[in-house]
Amino acid sequence: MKHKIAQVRAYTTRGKGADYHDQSGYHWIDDHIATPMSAYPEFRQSRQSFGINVLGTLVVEIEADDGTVGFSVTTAGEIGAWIVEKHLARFLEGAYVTDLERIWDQMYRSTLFYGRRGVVLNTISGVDLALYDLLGKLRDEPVYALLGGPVRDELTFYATGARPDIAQQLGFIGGKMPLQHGPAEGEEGMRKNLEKLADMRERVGEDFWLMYDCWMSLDVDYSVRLAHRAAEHGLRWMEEALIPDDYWGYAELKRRAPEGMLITTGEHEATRWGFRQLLETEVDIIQPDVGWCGGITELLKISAMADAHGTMVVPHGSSVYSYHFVVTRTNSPFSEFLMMHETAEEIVPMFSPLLLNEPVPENGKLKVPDTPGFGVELNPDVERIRPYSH
Ligand SMILES: C[C@H](O)[C@H](O)[C@@H](O)[C@@H](O)C(=O)O
Ligand SMILES: [Mg+2]
Repeated sequence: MKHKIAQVRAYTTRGKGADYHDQSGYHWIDDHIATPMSAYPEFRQSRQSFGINVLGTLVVEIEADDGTVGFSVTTAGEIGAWIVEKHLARFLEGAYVTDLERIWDQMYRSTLFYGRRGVVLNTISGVDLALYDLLGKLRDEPVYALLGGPVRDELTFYATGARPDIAQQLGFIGGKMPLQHGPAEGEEGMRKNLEKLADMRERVGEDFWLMYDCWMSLDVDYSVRLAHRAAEHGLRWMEEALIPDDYWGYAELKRRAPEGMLITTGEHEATRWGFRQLLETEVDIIQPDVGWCGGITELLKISAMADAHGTMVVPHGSSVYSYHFVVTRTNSPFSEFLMMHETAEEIVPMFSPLLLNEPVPENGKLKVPDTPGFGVELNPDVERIRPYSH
């Protein structure tokens, strides 16, 4: 039976959740990490100081005409809630739940005059993911089954966090550390970046993958110098070295990088058009975040284009939303797990405490659960508000 959408609702939550940079107290994810704002000394020590956590979490709920509710969480907070309630809901209510392509196209086209990327695309992604969750629940199937079914039995993970040595003990295939010092910290910062890598290499041995996440903080010249010196310590990949708009810089960095070192980027890129441009730079791995790039509907297109280009897709974070996708694609051979424990020493679900039943890797592996939709529920103990309604 074909179901129609009865109502769309948008909520916000604060603290942790899908806005995983919104942590309180000490957390490695906010401890002197190089960013584009590191050019300004007063914003170097903490990313929260320049507002990395201003958005908060957006929860999108979509209810079908039989009362079944699908939902998703992403980073978009109150702005996203306004966009859903005041603008996008009109393209959903009364439509068939299966009208994924038309709904996506109308959301994208109607927001072009103020959207294209960033928080608008995060919001469109949230709506798309909630629709997939709803469709899975209505059909009593996991989302991966809607996407064509799994191509492997379980996912393999690398870990992102301050302690690759602990990630190794926990069974991950590699550890990606945040780069802490940018070009404005000069030769001393460069030395500290290299010392940290050398120390970690010492702890994990030769074969374990070590990567540096540069979070848009470098320029081409610094990246090339860092890459060549880091190659001596077996750096496996250099991630998001440049600002996302510098496609020409990525092409140059790829040309000048040491042989064998992977150049990766894309977590702040969105839509098939953005990724088409990124693929032309010849970077080795693209890293769309399914909660930010346009949702599953758009990631399918991005992934097919990357596959034809011979480029791997290793989605950024996004927990269950990327797990259900990665398990269905051969050109997504492994997944990221973001260590949300404050010192990156223990496994904590990425969107904790917002979701119930959020699966986590055990010994670096995960069999994606076959519960309907994305297989998670909202934790009723987390306070949420509905700031707007239509
Ligand atoms: C660790 C990084 O600075 C970011 O916080 C993280 O979101 C990211 O870039 C990643 O690749 O996981
Ligand atoms: Mg990254």
